Amino acid sequence: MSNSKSSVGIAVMGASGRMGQMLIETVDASDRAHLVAVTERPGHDWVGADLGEAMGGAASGVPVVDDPLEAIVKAQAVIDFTSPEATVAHAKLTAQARAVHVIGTTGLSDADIEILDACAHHACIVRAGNMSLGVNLLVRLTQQVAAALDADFDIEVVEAHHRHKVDAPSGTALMLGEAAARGRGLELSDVKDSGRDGITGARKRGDIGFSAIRGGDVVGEHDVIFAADGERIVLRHLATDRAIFSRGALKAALWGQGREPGHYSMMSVLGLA
Ligand SMILES: NC(=O)C1=CN([C@@H]2O[C@H](COP(=O)(O)OP(=O)(O)OC[C@H]3O[C@@H](n4cnc5c(N)ncnc54)[C@H](O)[C@@H]3O)[C@@H](O)[C@H]2O)C=CC1
Ligand SMILES: O=C(O)C1=N[C@H](C(=O)O)C[C@H](O)C1
Repeated sequence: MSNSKSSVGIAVMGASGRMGQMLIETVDASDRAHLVAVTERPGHDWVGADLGEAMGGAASGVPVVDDPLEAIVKAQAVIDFTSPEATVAHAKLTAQARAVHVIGTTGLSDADIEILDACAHHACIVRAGNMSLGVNLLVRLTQQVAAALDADFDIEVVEAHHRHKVDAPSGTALMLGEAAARGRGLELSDVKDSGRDGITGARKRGDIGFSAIRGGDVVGEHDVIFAADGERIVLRHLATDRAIFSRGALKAALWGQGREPGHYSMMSVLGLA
């Protein structure tokens, strides 16, 4: 853990979560950042405990708190992989504190995103449904392939995740679908077809379809299928380790330091914009 003058102080929201724990490990291993605060939701077992002890190790001196403001005022960057409701509440506070807010939370509604847009007038927000280099590159490739092919190629996005995931389609699947629509000069909302069940009728030409599989401990798998008569192109990303997401999030937190307020994506952070 680094704590030098140039090291960036990070608050991790949702410390006990799958991503929360991975983020804490990533920050601890970094020589460019250090952990200053962590939160959990009110009523969670970890609240009031020492973080190190709650994680089953030695005392770390960092208490788990349930007041987000208490954490945010200590931090230069806040990393947030929690729930839509919590993330929107946190954004109002990071905007006031002018802290960089890195948001990995998925399942945000259009209304939630409008609030984040407003908060981004005051602070730097970096938000992406997937923080990995591989997926962001796949987003770029998906747009290029979609632009090169006409609607004789049906586009389907298929994703698989662990049994605990609460939102569908995944944030990544939506990023890929948006990229495919963009490649065709369309808005995803005009061509999105998800949740097929029953007598759906034949597939509509030009639609972009979504299917979600949930089970076991799958970290995250995404296929973008371009299916025509006689041939198919499949672009695929397989995540096998959540560290790809936490490393991306930390990179975004560092990238955001001194950055103008705005609502940025990982494309900017990774130089793919
Ligand atoms: N953008 C990306 O690269 C990735 C995004 N995600 C997204 O991150 C989110 C979290 O995923 P997981 O870690 O798997 O879920 P999880 O359920 O394991 O963790 C969420 C944590 O947030 C905590 N939490 C909820 N409300 C809170 C509040 N008000 N204050 C503080 N903590 C609060 C929960 O108690 C829980 O510990 C999901 O939306 C998921 O889709 C997950 C992986 C990668
Ligand atoms: O919930 C998850 O686990 C993941 N969520 C993100 C998503 O919704 O795409 C990113 C990754 O696939 C893991």
